[in-house]
Amino acid sequence: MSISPLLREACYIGGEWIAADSGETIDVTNPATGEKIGTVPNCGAAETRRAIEAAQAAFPAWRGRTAKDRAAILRRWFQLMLDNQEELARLLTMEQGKSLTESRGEIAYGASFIEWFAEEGKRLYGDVIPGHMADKRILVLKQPIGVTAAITPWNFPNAMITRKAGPALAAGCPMVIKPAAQTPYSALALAVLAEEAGIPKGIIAVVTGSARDIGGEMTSNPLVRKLTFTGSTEIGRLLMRQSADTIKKLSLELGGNAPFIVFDDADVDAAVDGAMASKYRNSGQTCVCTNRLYVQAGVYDQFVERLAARAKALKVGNGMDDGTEQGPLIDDNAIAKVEEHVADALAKGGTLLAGGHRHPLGGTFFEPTVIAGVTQDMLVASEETFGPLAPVIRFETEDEAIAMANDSEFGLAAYFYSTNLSRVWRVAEAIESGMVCVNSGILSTEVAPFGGVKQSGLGREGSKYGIDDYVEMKYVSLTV
Ligand SMILES: NC(=O)C1=CN([C@@H]2O[C@H](COP(=O)(O)OP(=O)(O)OC[C@H]3O[C@@H](n4cnc5c(N)ncnc54)[C@H](OP(=O)(O)O)[C@@H]3O)[C@@H](O)[C@H]2O)C=CC1
Ligand SMILES: O=C(O)CCCC(=O)O
Repeated sequence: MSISPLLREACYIGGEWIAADSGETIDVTNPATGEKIGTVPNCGAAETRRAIEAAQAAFPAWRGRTAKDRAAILRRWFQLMLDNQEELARLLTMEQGKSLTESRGEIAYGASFIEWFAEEGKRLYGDVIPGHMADKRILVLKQPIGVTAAITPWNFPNAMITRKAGPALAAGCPMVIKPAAQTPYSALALAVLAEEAGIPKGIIAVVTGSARDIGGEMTSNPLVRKLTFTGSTEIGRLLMRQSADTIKKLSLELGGNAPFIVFDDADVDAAVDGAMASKYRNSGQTCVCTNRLYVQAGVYDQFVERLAARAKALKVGNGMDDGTEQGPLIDDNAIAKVEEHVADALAKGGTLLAGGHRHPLGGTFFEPTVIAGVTQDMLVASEETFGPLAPVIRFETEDEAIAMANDSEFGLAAYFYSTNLSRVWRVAEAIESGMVCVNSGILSTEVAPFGGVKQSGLGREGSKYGIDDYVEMKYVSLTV
């Protein structure tokens, strides 16, 4: 008997559910138990090429429909996600590990991008520009870019797909998707619902298998006009290089190293709430998760004491169990990275206030951790931990905090707490990041532009800006 009616062990290419040409499969395991959930096809370049060709064949008809018509279909897809929220959430928790509460939240968040862009597609307005000569009229059209490809990570197996597919499909573009190896079922379940919603064959495809082969085809195939990727900076760089020969438009949502600054004038309890939400969301495995905390000397002691007490009280367990607040990490590499950062911080003089070890549950469970007395020379200050470790650094002045926050090659999200309005403006303007969150620990929403500066990436997802990456602007010069 199938674990879920939405669980598919086949790829969705050209509107058909298929096995790999080779017949080979890859196992998918539950990170909370280590048990095998099932398999998915181990596809490669040939299957990806067929998905791209089917997308290209389906493109003219999809582009030719009215935006309102496409929106009606996307709206059905959105509604099906909500109707199946519980099933999708259970599948997500099973393959990814996060608590069911977080998974339900991710499904609602993921669905919101489809609803949002179904509407935005209707508002892809062009321009009429006054001519530079008496007989000239200048028109600007926005047209779908063509076949798009998406490579998505395991930490948000639903929302990182919908945030890309929503604007692509709304603008009139097909999309071929390669989900992460650890979390393919959430992606395939989205394809099941896309088919049910009436998205035409070829307009959406999900190909599982070898990252190198699928990614190689996506980046080298000239039919693909745009590649969108969320994942590590290292792979983002590689994909950018690989896309150079065919000059693809790129959206890259890469690593972060989010600072979280608490000034003396902050509401300390609110700051602790925000730090908990931002740091331990998805067990710290989010690119916008707080990575390093800077706390001003006047509130430092009370902040670290309260944060450590809250971290110790977090309930760690299987995401499927009632009351679980923190699930397992995704795999052994993730655990090794957290252990390396903890060991480095403690060796260089940090003080362990909470956690610091693998959790007694075993497997890839790790204790929610707080380390005080952290300094800028420790690994946690410069590298993304991607785990449940909160390193706290003391500072004296605003300038010092800004300088330390900006001392990073990354610039995705930043958080700070202050009740001084002038400071709020000053610091928000001075921080080098694509997103700044003031007096809260959560900033993600479909209505705002999500993305980074520096080596955190290119482009913006969500909001009215998120559809721009899926269109080409065409200038038409009209002589009257
Ligand atoms: N910005 C973010 O949201 C994320 C950041 N990260 C950061 O990256 C670190 C490592 O995580 P990891 O999962 O290894 O991230 P990766 O960047 O390796 O994986 C993200 C996606 O890229 C795919 N991929 C990997 N190698 C290639 C390739 N050569 N060509 C094409 N696609 C490829 C993966 O496929 P497959 O799964 O099949 O290998 C997956 O679908 C994390 O610890 C974290 O710091 C990770 C995930 C998300
Ligand atoms: O890239 C990520 O880590 C997922 C982003 C989650 C969010 O939208 O908040």
